[in-house]
Amino acid sequence: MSKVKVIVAGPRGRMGNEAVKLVHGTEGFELAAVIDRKHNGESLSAIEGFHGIEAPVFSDINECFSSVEADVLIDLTTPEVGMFHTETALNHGIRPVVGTTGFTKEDLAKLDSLTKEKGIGCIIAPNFAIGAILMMKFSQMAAKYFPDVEIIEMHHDQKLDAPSGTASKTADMIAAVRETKQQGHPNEKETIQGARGANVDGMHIHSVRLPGLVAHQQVLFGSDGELLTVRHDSFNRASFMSGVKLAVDSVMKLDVLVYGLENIIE
Ligand SMILES: NC(=O)C1=CN([C@@H]2O[C@H](COP(=O)(O)OP(=O)(O)OC[C@H]3O[C@@H](n4cnc5c(N)ncnc54)[C@H](OP(=O)(O)O)[C@@H]3O)[C@@H](O)[C@H]2O)C=CC1
Ligand SMILES: O=C(O)C1=N[C@H](C(=O)O)C[C@H](O)C1
Repeated sequence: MSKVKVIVAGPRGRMGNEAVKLVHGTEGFELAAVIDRKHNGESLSAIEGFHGIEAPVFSDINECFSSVEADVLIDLTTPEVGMFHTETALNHGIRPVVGTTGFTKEDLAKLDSLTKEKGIGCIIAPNFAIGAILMMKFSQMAAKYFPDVEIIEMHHDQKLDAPSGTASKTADMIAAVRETKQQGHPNEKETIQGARGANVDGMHIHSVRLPGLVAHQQVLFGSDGELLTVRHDSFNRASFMSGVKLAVDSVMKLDVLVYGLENIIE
């Protein structure tokens, strides 16, 4: 069987670095190229940290796609760049696997209709860690019985987007099964703006940023006399890689956009 040819965008980033090594080290995958805004024209092996990994490096995505044959683009960059890369990939018939977070609902709707138009697979996964996907699924289950919920997400202090993609996805999954409810006292008032966090359908998301953290989330469900906590911790970026592999394999079999790996694992 032929190998899945993969391009990674953002190879020097915390996630991109792991993804390059995953693709390089996976038997059924071939690293077709990388897209890196600061390098062009050399081999990846010439860049610090990638000794022995041969692949062409392009700073321009269009030049990359017109020079290299590929099946899948893994994007691990920033929301604006990720959106542009995803649209460009779809327009070139290359299947996007997007880990980048911070997309708006409008971005997702736009990508959904472009994916339909192109008739190829696209996966947008706010979290690739299998444990995090289970944490979201368990939270959705719990929300049927506990409508009072607060989400606390905790990340390293280099993270650009807040709330995290995982927290937004968790809130969406909970909102799908929970009746909209304004939590807390009806007359509650913030004396310092933001004290109650972001409000999604009446539930609240709190974002913590601290050095030393990687990616952590707890979902608290409160009821009369009891508290249920669903928690997940990623202690390193390797925790995301089995999900990246699953997404690359899965996107080859899809012809629609899938938002969230919970729709792939059963
Ligand atoms: N889905 C998941 O499971 C996970 C998703 N993420 C998400 O993945 C994304 C990347 O995270 P992380 O690796 O920690 O971030 P990093 O900041 O470590 O890496 C981001 C990468 O994007 C590149 N980049 C930034 N700006 C541009 C630009 N204008 N043009 C081209 N490339 C650019 C950076 O290049 P340069 O070095 O030149 O700045 C860098 O290689 C984030 O959105 C994060 O939320 C993170 C972890 C898990
Ligand atoms: O930026 C990160 O680190 C992470 N981002 C994703 C998110 O926004 O949910 C996934 C994970 O939490 C790590």
